[in-house]
Amino acid sequence: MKEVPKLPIIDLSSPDLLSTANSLRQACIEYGFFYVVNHGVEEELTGKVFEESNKFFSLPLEDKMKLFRKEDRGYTPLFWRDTPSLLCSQSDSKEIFYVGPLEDISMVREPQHKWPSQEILPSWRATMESFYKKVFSVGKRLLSLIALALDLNEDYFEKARKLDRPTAFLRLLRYPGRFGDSGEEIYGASAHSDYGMITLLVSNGVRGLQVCRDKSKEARVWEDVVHINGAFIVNIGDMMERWTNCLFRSTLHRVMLSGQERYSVAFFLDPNEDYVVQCIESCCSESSPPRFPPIRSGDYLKEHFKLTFGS
Ligand SMILES: O=C(O)CCC(=O)C(=O)O
Ligand SMILES: [Fe+2]
Repeated sequence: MKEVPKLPIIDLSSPDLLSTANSLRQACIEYGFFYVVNHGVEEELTGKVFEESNKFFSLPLEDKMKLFRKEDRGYTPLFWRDTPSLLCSQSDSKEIFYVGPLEDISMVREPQHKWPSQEILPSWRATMESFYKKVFSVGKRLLSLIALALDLNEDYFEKARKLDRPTAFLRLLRYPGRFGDSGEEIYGASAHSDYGMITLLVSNGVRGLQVCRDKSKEARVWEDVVHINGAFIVNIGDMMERWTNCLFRSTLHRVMLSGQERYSVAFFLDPNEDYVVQCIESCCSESSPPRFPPIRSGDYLKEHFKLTFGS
């Protein structure tokens, strides 16, 4: 039997922006998780990203560790405790490579890029840079639709220095196909919601991603996110939930290991570090005042990190 996707599908090729914005609004209020189709990023390029990702993760651990993560760039090995998970009691079974902002966001120093060596992976850097830029522009299109969906000007998120030095980065992920021998329940990614504004995700089609639509209920109900070829899966992060006074929801999700090797790429898009996030006007009223004080985006992200990891 063919599985039917349960999450809403947003079609970016529709010329009717207002109706797309309306569908997006519903999707963000009801689910915080949706598919985006006809986004303009060629499947060929996405395929190339997975190919390059596979080549990198197949290198000997020793070579990968030479690019060990510093800030938002580089490699972290399996079971590295670095998941934005509020609930994980143990580490996740996944390897990660972070491609940080292409341009430096601090403006104080040059970006400290970490790229695999040209001799070993000659097409890596060009592939990742091209994908980064394309997904970034899809992210910006989504944010302009989100602005319309919130009765704001289309350029609300682009203007006022919210996105000229954004904290945008790619996270390449590989979940192993084999389970450990310990008998313990090991997750690919344990239950979490993303910290920031929005996340765009694409996978190689191997199942495993699940969402819990109601995080307030004690008994968690997990639903599989069915793969749609070529679609991005987009989710609202905690910062956007706060910015919209909880009108939009950031949804808990996790990745289960399926016995098959899963590759995915997540693109996290957050505003400039020094942008002050405060309740959007159309999301509060006298009867529904702002629930959170204004906060600098960079401080918010740091605070979240501390809450999760205690440092
Ligand atoms: O790999 C996936 O499908 C999900 C990854 C994820 O949720 C994350 O990196 O925050
Ligand atoms: Fe996530």
